[in-house]
Amino acid sequence: MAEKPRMDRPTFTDKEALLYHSRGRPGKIAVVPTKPMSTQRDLSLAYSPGVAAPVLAIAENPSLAYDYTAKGNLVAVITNGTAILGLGNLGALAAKPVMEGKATLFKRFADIDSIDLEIDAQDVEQFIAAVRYLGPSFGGINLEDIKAPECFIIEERLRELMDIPVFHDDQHGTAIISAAGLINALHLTGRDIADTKLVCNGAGAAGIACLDLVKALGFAPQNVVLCDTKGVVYRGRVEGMNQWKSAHAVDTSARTLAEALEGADIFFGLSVKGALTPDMMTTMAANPIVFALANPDPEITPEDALAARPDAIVATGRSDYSNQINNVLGFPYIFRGALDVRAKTINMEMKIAAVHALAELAREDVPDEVANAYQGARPRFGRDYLIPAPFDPRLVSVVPPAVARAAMDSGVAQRPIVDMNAYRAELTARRDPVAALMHTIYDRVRRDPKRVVFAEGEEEQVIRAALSFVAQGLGRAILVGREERVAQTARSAGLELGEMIEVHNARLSSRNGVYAQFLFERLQRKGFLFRDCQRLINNDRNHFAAAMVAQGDADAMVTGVTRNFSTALEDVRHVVDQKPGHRLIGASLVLARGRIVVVADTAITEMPEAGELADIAIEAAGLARRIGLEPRVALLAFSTFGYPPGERTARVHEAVRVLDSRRVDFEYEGEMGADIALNRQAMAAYPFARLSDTANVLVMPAFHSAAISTKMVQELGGATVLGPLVVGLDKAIQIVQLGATDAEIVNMAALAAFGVGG
Ligand SMILES: NC(=O)C1=CN([C@@H]2O[C@H](COP(=O)(O)OP(=O)(O)OC[C@H]3O[C@@H](n4cnc5c(N)ncnc54)[C@H](OP(=O)(O)O)[C@@H]3O)[C@@H](O)[C@H]2O)C=CC1
Ligand SMILES: CC(=O)C(=O)O
Ligand SMILES: [Mg+2]
Repeated sequence: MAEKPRMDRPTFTDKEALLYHSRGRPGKIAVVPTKPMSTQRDLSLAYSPGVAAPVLAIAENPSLAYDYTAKGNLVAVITNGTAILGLGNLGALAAKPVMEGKATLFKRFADIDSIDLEIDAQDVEQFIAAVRYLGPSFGGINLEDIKAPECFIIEERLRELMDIPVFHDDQHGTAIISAAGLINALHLTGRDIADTKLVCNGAGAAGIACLDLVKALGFAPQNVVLCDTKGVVYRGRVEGMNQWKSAHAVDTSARTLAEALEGADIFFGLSVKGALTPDMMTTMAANPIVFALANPDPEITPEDALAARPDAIVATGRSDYSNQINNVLGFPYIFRGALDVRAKTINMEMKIAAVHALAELAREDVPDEVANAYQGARPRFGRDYLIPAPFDPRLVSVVPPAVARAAMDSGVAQRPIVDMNAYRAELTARRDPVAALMHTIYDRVRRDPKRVVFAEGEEEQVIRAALSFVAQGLGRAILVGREERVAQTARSAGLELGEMIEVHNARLSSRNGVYAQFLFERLQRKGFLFRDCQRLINNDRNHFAAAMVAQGDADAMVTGVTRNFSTALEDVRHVVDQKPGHRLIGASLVLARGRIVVVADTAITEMPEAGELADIAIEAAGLARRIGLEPRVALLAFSTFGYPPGERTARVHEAVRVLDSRRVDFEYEGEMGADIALNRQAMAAYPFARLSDTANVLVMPAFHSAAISTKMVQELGGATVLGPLVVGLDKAIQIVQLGATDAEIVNMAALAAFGVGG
């Protein structure tokens, strides 16, 4: 018999889940050293005797622990396993897969190192005693899956006893995400928070904290009803009560969940699988909001909920349905913000800041880069997209700054952030090495905005890119295309073209005649008649757009989405020459392990001769300087300084001599292997080599080796490759890769506007 998938959705089986955990090294985490440990010297530095120096420094000044140890970026995920998800009290050991999972999520989403600690102590005092002395090891404590009411006492006491943030994620993380989703659901259904009625099923860690937070946000206490295994928590009830439930008790005649739900607007489920039946939903108000958040299986499945009430907005805690309301959207980013300002605690102000940051992010347009995280389906704010999805890469640059700012404003930040923009850029860089470089380039373009023509203006991703270009303050955008087509594509994508976007129809343009004449003057001796030139301007957007730039009607151009690189370049070359005294090359920027390396020629000259290689080196060095690198050029070959010899190598060797004769103003060396060029230790074997450090510009012996190696590092090494960039053209024109995303097009437009090509 086939194994039954979990729930009714065939996403994975229990067997697959077990295999996932057991395959390779069992479990989900391992510890990775951050310092070299390969020589006797490394050993002496890392351990005895070298380690004594930081020991003594920290003993004298404890805050130096943040400089000399991993403390500042290390969070412990601690549990006793008394409320593992919605599975109940299964003990500390059984909780380990969940806690390893949380530790992994800290790393994956916010680059926080995390370790799970399962404490086999169900007694409150024993548990507190086991945790309270761990403060020196960590920057923060994430308590997890500890049942109520013990969790409230544990968290409160540990917050008093420890001088680092202590945060019970099932309480506050859940409350923050639920509240963000709720704000958006209220917004969509046009409800006023002051008179909306909410019923919460589950009066444990998550339920109580959610109610505390929604009341802090404006829900009226009499409109909020709490239920648990005994039914409604009404005023005067004695059975199964505690002080935390009492705080939310209301005067009501309702005694069961079904009764409480009559006329209610919202159901919050923080209890167990199946606690809400379709029948109970029938009496809820119009457009009911149902957050069935029990894990792993919700109080009601979205299928059943929508069958009972097609007008419902439904969310669960699961990743295999839309609207995943799960604290994974919160804890990585809340801790990131808190750690980065060395917050003493995580207070209500920080939580509310996270709520609003998350709610607002869901209402923003979703760029391509993010759409990829949603497996291609571009979500738009609405009933099925109330809240960002966990893989939304914007989260890390949006939520931590909001949390950090709130910590600073509420006086709990011990190391305030001085430059919030730089902090945001740093966060963005954590997720994407391209981002840091692009941040600088965007900044420069913003200071000197440009008019950029997007040649393929009828394509949806190009329209998105143009809008994003304008929205980011980079300048004006010109879309080349038929007005009605552009408008129709924009409309069906839900995009609004603003005033900063011009649409130019090549055929109807008043400049059409001027461009055709200009082109004719260039091409008349190359076999083109006037009417050929007229046709090229009328019908070919690359020719028209390039003519706009050539004639000064635009500052820069970007193309390539619908045509391959060489065809697009050929079109452009009909209209624009190379810069006098320069060579046209293709150069790619390879970003990996914190390094940026320029690789050339990745697009134009197939098998360069020595003089041509020297030209390529000069152009590539110029590009490096423009993006802020002091060039150290390595001319690469399969051999290093003459060994082993070969005809191809001789050409590279000769190129170095040519550079010698040209007295260039940058460091260069060759011929050498890529390992020598990029590895300091390997280069040390050649003490006569004239590079002061590892190379940041690699001149490849031929086009094919350049193209192959950049693609290989991208696929095998996880490097990010930007380009090829066109370097050495007389005008600012760049060509993206076929089918580029809107984010890639904006990057290229910004690079063109910045003048990366020289
Ligand atoms: N989506 C998300 O991000 C998150 C979801 N959760 C989910 O919320 C649930 C509760 O977690 P947590 O608060 O940590 O656990 P707790 O053990 O602290 O609390 C559980 C609560 O649920 C109540 N309960 C249990 N069964 C029922 C039932 N049939 N009807 C009504 N109430 C019931 C209990 O009632 P009583 O007090 O009477 O025992 C108790 O109040 C879990 O399913 C968990 O997975 C939690 C955190 C995050
Ligand atoms: C998501 C989570 O923390 C829970 O269900 O307990
Ligand atoms: Mg939990």
